Amino acid sequence: MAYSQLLVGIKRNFGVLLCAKAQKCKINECPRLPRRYRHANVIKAEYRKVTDPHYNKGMGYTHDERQKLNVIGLFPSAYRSEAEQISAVNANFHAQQSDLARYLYLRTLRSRQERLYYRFVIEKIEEVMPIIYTPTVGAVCQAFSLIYHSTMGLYVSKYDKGYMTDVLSNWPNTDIRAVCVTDGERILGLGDLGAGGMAISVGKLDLYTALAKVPPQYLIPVVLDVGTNNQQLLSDPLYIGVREKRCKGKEYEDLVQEFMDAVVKVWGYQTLIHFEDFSTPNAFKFINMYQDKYCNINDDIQGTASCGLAGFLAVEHITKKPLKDHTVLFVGAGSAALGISKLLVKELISRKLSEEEAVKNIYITDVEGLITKDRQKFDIPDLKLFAKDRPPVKDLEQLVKEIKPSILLGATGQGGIFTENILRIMGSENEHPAIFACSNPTNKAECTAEQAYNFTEGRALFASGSPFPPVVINGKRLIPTQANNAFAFPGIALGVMCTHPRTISDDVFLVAAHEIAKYCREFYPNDAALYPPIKEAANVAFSVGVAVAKFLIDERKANVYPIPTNVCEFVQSYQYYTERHATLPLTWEYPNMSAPLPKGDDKDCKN
Ligand SMILES: NC(=O)C1=CN([C@@H]2O[C@H](COP(=O)(O)OP(=O)(O)OC[C@H]3O[C@@H](n4cnc5c(N)ncnc54)[C@H](O)[C@@H]3O)[C@@H](O)[C@H]2O)C=CC1
Ligand SMILES: CC(=O)C(=O)O
Ligand SMILES: [Mg+2]
Repeated sequence: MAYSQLLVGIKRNFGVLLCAKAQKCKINECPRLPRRYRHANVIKAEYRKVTDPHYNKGMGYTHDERQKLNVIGLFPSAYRSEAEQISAVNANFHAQQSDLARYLYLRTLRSRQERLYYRFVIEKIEEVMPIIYTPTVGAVCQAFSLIYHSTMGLYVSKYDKGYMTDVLSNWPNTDIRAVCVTDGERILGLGDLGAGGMAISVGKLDLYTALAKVPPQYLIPVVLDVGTNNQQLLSDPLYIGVREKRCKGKEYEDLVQEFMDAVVKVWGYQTLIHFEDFSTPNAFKFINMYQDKYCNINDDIQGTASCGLAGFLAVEHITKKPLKDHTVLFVGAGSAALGISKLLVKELISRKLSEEEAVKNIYITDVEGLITKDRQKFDIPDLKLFAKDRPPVKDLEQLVKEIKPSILLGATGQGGIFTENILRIMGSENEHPAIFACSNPTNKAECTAEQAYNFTEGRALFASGSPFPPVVINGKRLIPTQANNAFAFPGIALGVMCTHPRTISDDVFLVAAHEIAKYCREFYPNDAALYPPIKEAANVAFSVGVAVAKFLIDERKANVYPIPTNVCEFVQSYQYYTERHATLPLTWEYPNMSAPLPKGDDKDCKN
């Protein structure tokens, strides 16, 4: 051996020794050791980290990085900057033949390169939201057993009774700060979809990150699988859930209770528990049981309430008529309609009306007709407040003729029940009739944007739960906005998650409603829109997050120390920025996620 080669060998071995000492690892695990001498398990572990979706840059690893990470040859030789990767994703997204295919494409991207996925979703939110959220997510929940390809979240079943803390502890991330849980019983307006409800939990949490920029590693979608009463699923050989009728009564309540306690035990009392798409009686039962005990929200009741009230505040602003003078007809007496009506009453009471005065002009119907005092039974006790002392009316058109509402809000899950006649009556009685067709997905909307505008000569103030395209009437382009709780829950979650309150009171939802309405007024100073456009939804979520955090801090409900002097900056420091987060350092240490982030393209935070 030549003398020089010997020197190189000694130098390398000495280097390996020093490096192994510094890294506190065994010599055959040392990254300085040539790859062929290193332990196979170490090489596999390294490769797993490089391709871990949380860090993976795919073809975005430079040659230098590939060399340092020992992955040369494991990616194609071309390098693609993140911008180039986004273009490639965009091309692929549009090349897919159907919305379901676009959804699946995005899921596989998410399971390969999380950061690229969120960057794409954030940049193209208007195109992507109808895919990862309503309406496509509804079709995904329906086809979930067929298209199931990877875990996506945690499945906690009735068979885990007694072991839920163990099941929750199986999730690989330990620092969990919000859980979105569904039992799949009322998925959008599509009914009982059992374990297929996983996609709705995933979709909601995707919006936490895409809109409110909550770091995705803090979030976990959950299905509480207690069976299903959907006969089609029960007889589907591919069904992925518990193939039994739903458990109910005490057995069901005990399961939910164990789940709540397990969340607190495994991830802490400050973990936000977001209830999604439970059946209305259960949704109200749990919010009444848990609101003062756990840090939880029911999105369908409370998130929708913020969003609905924000729309009504916009109606008040546009029509220049105080809310107390509007006659509001809620069609549907479920989580959504009741949640909004209760928050509307709270708002009116805050304006010095008595409860009796506040409910005077609020009417609610369900499938049986107008809710009146002579009802024998109220499935949901909260409904009693709105019962009218007058003869019942079953026919919706008749009722609209009689009470002449200025605001008509549908949340029934029954597509098309706002008929031409009903819409024409609304148009003849009001200069600007407000029509909210809140039901999801699109085919469940009570009317389309086109119908609402056509039958009111374009004068309607219209918003819908799922998106509708613009409508042209007499040469005027009318752009419908979206009355969806997506304007509320991401920001509320952000404000809550960075301030750690023990519980969440109804006032928080009032704060959120006013913030959304304020944003809309500022965005459309001279225009007649009920909500901001979706491209503004991330800014709305940030404003709501800051307002909620400020409120919780001012009310001494926050558990943060020291108390932040600039709440805007404080909230921002919690957020996820794809360009700043989750790059793999070139040593084999995981990055410290709580370390301060480098400064980026921050919002102007003048408190
Ligand atoms: N846009 C949004 O942000 C949200 C929309 N929703 C949508 O609202 C719809 C309803 O969901 P939930 O409030 O949970 O209610 P639900 O599904 O528990 O109840 C529906 C209500 O509508 C009533 N109803 C059914 N047919 C009717 C008819 N022909 N006339 C009058 N009332 C009728 C039922 O009696 C019941 O009171 C779903 O489509 C859901 O997707 C729910 C939450 C938020
Ligand atoms: C938007 C929503 O939460 C629902 O339709 O259930
Ligand atoms: Mg929902």
